[in-house]
Amino acid sequence: MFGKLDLSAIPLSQPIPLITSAIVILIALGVLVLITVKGWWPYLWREWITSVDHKRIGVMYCLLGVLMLIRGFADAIMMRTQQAVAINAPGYLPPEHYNQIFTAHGTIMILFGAMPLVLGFMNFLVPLQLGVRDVAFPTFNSVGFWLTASGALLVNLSLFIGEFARTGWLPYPPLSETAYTPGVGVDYYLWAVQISGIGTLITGINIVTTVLKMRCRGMDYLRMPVFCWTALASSLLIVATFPVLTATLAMLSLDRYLGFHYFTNTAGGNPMMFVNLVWAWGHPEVYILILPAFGIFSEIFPTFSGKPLFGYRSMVAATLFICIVSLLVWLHHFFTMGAGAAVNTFFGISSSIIAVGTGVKIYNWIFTMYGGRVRFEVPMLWSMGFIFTFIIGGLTGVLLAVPPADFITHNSMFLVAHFHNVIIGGVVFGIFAGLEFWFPKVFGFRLHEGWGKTAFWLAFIGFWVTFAPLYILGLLGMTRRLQHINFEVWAPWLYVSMAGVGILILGVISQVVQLVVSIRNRDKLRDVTGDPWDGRSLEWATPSPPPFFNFAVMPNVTGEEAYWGIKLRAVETQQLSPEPKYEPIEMPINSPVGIYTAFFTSIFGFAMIWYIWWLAIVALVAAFAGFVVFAWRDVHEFEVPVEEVARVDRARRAARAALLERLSGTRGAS
Ligand code: HEA
Ligand code: HEM
Ligand SMILES: [Cu+2]
Repeated sequence: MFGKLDLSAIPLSQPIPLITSAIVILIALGVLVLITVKGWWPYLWREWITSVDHKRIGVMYCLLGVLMLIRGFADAIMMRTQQAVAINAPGYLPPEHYNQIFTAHGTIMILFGAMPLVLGFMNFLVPLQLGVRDVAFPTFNSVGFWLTASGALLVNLSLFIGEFARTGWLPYPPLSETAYTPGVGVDYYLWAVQISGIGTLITGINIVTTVLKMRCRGMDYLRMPVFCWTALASSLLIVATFPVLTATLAMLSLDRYLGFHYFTNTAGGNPMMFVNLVWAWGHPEVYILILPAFGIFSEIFPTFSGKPLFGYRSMVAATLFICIVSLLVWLHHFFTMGAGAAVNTFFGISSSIIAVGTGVKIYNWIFTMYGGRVRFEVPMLWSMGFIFTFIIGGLTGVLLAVPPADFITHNSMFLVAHFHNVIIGGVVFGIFAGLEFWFPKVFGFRLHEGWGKTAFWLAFIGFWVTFAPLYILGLLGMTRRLQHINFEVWAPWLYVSMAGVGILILGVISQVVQLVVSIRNRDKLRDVTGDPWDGRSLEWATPSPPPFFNFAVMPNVTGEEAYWGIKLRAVETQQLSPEPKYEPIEMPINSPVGIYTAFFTSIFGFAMIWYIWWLAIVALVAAFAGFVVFAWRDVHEFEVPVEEVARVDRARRAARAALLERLSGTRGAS
């Protein structure tokens, strides 16, 4: 009846997962009770859960991402502590638990932390920056988000019921085959990643279509903000490579569930096929994350330097160059697995060439600051911290791309240091820069500056204290994924690294304090103009927060930096453009299709993991039927009356007039 599921799945004999589970369940119950007591359900259901508004979906993606970053950080603290106390001793984590932790940490951080944040930024920003009212497929967008949330739910469920994979964040066969990992851990991985992967693909399709088909009048390709270009490049990579991941995991599932032999040496299978296929997705995946982060920096540097971006066209070219070349380097992850000198040379050179595209970008950002009136506000601090940190992480990447050097550093702590260096210094710093920068746009008030700066400096210093020792450890011969350590010489560096995590914890706390302090002082920090940073792209032309229809009248763009042009003209002529003729607007209505489909795919995934076949069939049919029934609508739009459009836009114009006065006073028409 319940397949493999019985009471032994609950980790009663393991205090750490048991206590963590209890705490998480209590917090979750507390939140649910609070929402119920306060009577917030109807509001949440109407305005968020069933919303098809790209801004709301973007915010929910970011919320999911931040929660998962904290979850992944908890894993990181446990690993660093274990490696500092398990020197010639067993430490406090049994080996099989440690293996689950690094697997969960890697999977969660990349697929459920960084990915949702990046997708959230793309969702929120792309339509606003292109001057349109939503993405191409708003209802589908909601399905994409909820499928990602469904995957995240399954990964976290493995903490309470059963176990997670112990294979590393990419489950290489033969270890991941049933013969060597018989439990449900790998199955949790497979279904969680499979379901969320489909969600990601949906968002990728949506963004590509939006950018190609939905730009406002005058928004030519070469007038789009660089963020939109990076979102396009990243989404093209999603569309090209996520199906490869889906196919690869489906093949591994067939091996595990039906005894196929795709990746076993018996009966003609080949584990190297998995390694090739998974990296054909896995390598582009890290560029899917970094490209939008590059886009965020490309918005922030010009804004806080008071200058247009240096080399706009070379930035676009470099983005597309990185997008294409990143598809041709996957083999650098397994130089040591016997490809031969000629093949290794090809992939070594193609990997190093990426440094050229990245270098172009770095020089462009530096030249943007050069000669500008640089304002060292919080988003700018994260961006400058990024340049310093990322260059070093990138350069160690180029070292790894030299096959003979990689034979020494492969799978060592040097590698672990490299990728945290680029992921934290690039993607995570980019996310924090973006959160600080666009927070006032989303919520209508700024974040507290003092706490923001404190958080930045703690994160920056904490990062280096945690990860610089790992480079040294790598060169001293320490390999990755060690549950305990037998060499005393490594001990001092492991202690330093653990102290670094202590600093990072303070950084995370400062970030939380910043949020709380800002919410309490929101009236003082309120942004009434919609343009708190003196921005340059169209999202700053809307009020903060933007109305659900974004623009009362669709903008007409006449050059690069669309909003900067509008502002310049207004300051020069000392007046806003005359009031337009308002018309009613058609907007898509909300739909429960996303949450409904995801609810049943979660049950489906759970049933597959535990071999509860009848439930899997019922849930799959329900998910599909629900998707068809709810997505199939006769009426899918409603009309916003012209009075409402006019009322919202007149309020915006009044705030603009005040802004115009301020701008003319401070800098004339410069
Ligand atoms: C956001 C994520 C991200 C980014 C941006 C990068 C960027 C790069 N990575 Fe990294 N990498 C990872 C995430 C990332 N990597 C992960 C997660 C792994 C490990 C996965 C695992 O095994 O679990 C990994 C592993 C990895 C390997 C495998 C090593 C091994 O397993 O033994 C290699 C080898 O070639 C490599 C190379 C590179 C290179 C050449 C770049 C380049 O793109 C860097 C380019 C940037 C610069 C060089 C700096 C700026 C440039 C200049 C200032 C111009 C001047 C410089 C020169 C001319 C050199 N990476
Ligand atoms: C915030 C601070 C972080 C710390 C202290 C940290 C620490 C660690 C540690 C100790 C490991 C295991 C190293 C080993 O193999 O022995 C690890 C692995 C890993 N981390 Fe992090 N990490 C952090 C953030 C991140 C982030 C933000 C990401 C990605 C977005 C990430 C992605 C990964 C990946 C992919 C692995 C490899 C997992 C595997 O071996 O399968 N980490 N990290
Ligand atoms: Cu790679």
